[in-house]
Amino acid sequence: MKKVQDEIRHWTSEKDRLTEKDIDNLKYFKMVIKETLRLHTAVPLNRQNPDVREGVRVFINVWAIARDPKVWDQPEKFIPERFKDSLVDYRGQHFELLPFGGCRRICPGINMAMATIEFVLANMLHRFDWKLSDGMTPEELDLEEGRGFTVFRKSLSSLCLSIIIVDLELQVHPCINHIEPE
Ligand code: HEM
Repeated sequence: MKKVQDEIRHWTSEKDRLTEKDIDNLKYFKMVIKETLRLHTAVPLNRQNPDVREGVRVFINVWAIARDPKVWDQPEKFIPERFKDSLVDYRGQHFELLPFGGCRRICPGINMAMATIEFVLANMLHRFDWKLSDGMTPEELDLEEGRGFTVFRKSLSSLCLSIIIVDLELQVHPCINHIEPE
């Protein structure tokens, strides 16, 4: 978290927010997003056109591919650095990483999704410091996923974050917000 926030705050050209141009400089931030898309694939089974035989439906388990130890070193671990100096991308050309699918059924919203995720997340990390509530360790955070056509967080009950708003001079104020699950 600190590493990615340091990078974001280093490259912020305007005082209070990142512009789309700043985001081009965020190399580590982009690796973090790629690793998140790998480890938490939102659409685990992709459809393919029924080219194989009429009446046959083919699904590709991209969730399993993204965790295949033959392809990924320590696949269950969140290691953004694995994408450093790697050409592997999520735009359907590299079959080991298909969070947006590929071929004719590739997600047509990929550019909109990535522009939104990058812009919103970078600015949230720029303006807020995020930490777990007192006494909670990262290991205790329940990241188990529910299964469906799309993946979702199975339990929100363990999510309890403290947010610290950082002012324009990047001085940290005491915690002023506390989000509790409903
Ligand atoms: C992180 C965000 C997103 C992810 C991970 C994602 C992922 C995917 C995947 C994997 C597919 C293929 C599903 C399949 O094989 O059946 C797909 C299809 C599709 N996506 Fe996305 N998507 C995202 C955001 C968006 C957005 C923002 C839009 C529209 C503005 C969009 C519109 C569509 C449409 C229309 C299809 C169906 C394409 C077809 O059936 O040929 N998606 N998406």
